[in-house]
Amino acid sequence: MSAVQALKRRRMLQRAQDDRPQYSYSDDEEEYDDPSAASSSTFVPLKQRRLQQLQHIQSRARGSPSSIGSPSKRADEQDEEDQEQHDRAAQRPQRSLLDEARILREKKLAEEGEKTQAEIDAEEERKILEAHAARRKLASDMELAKGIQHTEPLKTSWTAPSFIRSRSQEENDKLRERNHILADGVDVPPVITNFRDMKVPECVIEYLKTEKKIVKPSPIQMQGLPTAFAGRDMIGIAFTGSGKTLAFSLPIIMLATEEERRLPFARGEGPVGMIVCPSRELARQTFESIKGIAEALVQGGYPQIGVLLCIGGISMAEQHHTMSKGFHIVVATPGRLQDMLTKKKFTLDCCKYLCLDEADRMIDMGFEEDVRNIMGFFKQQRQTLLFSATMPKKIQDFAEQSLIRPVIINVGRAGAASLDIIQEVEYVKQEAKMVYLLECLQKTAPPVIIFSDNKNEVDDIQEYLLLKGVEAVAIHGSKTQDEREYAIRAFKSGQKDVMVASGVASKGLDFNEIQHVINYTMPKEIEDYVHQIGRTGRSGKTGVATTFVNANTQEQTLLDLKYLLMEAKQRIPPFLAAIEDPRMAAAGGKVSSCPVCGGLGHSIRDCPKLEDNQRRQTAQFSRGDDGGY
Ligand SMILES: Nc1ncnc2c1ncn2[C@@H]1O[C@H](COP(=O)(O)OP(=O)(O)OP(=O)(O)O)[C@@H](O)[C@H]1O
Repeated sequence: MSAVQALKRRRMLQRAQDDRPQYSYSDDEEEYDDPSAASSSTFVPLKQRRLQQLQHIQSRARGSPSSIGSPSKRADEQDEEDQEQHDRAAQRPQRSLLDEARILREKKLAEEGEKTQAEIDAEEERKILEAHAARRKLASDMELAKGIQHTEPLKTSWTAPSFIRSRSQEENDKLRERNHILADGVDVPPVITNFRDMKVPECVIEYLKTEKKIVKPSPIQMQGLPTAFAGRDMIGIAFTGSGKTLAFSLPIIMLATEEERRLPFARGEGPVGMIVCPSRELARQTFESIKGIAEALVQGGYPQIGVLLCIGGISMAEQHHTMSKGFHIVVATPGRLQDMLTKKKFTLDCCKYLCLDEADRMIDMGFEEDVRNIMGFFKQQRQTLLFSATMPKKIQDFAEQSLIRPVIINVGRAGAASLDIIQEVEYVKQEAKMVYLLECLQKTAPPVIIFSDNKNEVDDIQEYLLLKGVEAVAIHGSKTQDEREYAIRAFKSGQKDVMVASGVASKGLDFNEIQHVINYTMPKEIEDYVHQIGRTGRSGKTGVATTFVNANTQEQTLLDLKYLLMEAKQRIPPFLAAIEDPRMAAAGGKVSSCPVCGGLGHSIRDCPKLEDNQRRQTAQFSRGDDGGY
């Protein structure tokens, strides 16, 4: 290109540039402005600036309305408009896109169903609960597959004495009220306040009185025993140490005795009833309690009934010996029981009574599948009983799905602590716990149980106590069966003053008159706390529970604890009293319990049990803690 051509081209480009409209970009408004509104920083070519100046001078000289750069608008009008736009922008609320999206979503939801935030929350919680309950349905696969549906409860020969049958509804209600019993269901059998009127054999009444110091049925027994004797399916919910074991053991023993009397069991026959427990220790304890009553019956001239303990860790020879004679009752943990049934060691062809003790815990521990399979081995209609100290809604749902016209018996709120326990909560720094523990042991005489949820900590505490001359045993999931049994025996017999235990040992075990329970660590789930402190304050006696909390304890757990103390009318330490419940204002000053775990300090959305279930199942299986083999 020649120099002349280059010059021409530059001029052409310059002209094209001069003719192009000028735009400015404003950060505030995110829009392109008309040149008339150009800011001082806007570039305006010389040619155009001269033209604008000329127009301006001419218009001033004529005094006619004109504007610079815009034929239609005056400068002051433009200024006003700019100011207005600026004001509008300033007035616009400063919201993030997320806020905007949420507001739009809420607006849409509100338009659809005119729902308030509280209604939306309630709906969400209901969905979580439904999903939770559906996942935990317990009906046996075989029953579901065959579509077996029984509509009537099992018939038994037991009836209440006529003077009790003739009681009016009001009289029964009054008795229930007096004993704090809530009973729900169709045709609920009457409350019976003494064993004699329940037609319990005299030798058993005598045995309970002399050997067990039991003279009068506890509330759960007053309503539970007549219900079970009448053949009704039931759900029993009562606080720890309230005598649930007798409420399901006595009916199975009476059923077995009646069957044996009618037609003696031959070799290989049986069982007629089964009790399934979540842990070996609990199964053994129930087994021993049944054996005691069975012995008393033999002493009283009744036939001998065979009881089989079906748990892992015991010799098959012992089991074979019982089975070789024909047996009536099986007390089992789910894993070993399923194994025996699968291997056809015995059948459930004539079994008509099934009790799931600590049913809720069994499901939590991952035994749901085993329990479902076990139910599939039943060949005829059975009576089903579920017992637990805590009873979340999922079990009520199960009742609707799998039990026949069940009677739901509640003594106290599900998940509430026993009122016979003095609960003390103390703030103890992590590093000061061990030393303070020694001081704390002075509060009462032995026996004392110390709980920690960490097995290494259990070992450390035992070691420390032994060094300090305290007679202590330890029990946790990594101990062998022999070690566990030795520890329980030594502690129960009074040889050892202190038992240090992980949660495994806490649930359902009945030790004699524990004076003091120390929770070295506050359990994350309030349900575990209730079970742990429930090792004391049993069968109407008072006990003390001390719980250490500190900065490591989650606020939600502390809130659960605070409500539980308030419910049981216990002293609330100032640091707990100071914790406020964020839900309180929205709930109008009254909060309801979590339908999954019964905790009062959180909603189902924040339930630690839901998030912990999976973890706990995996951990327990890998440790082989409970129930299995
Ligand atoms: N009617 C009664 N009167 C007095 N003591 C009783 C009565 N029934 C049972 N007991 C005693 O109370 C103690 C606790 O009973 P049990 O183990 O059945 O309680 P539980 O409700 O199953 O407790 P947990 O939920 O902790 O398993 C036992 O030592 C038992 O002998």
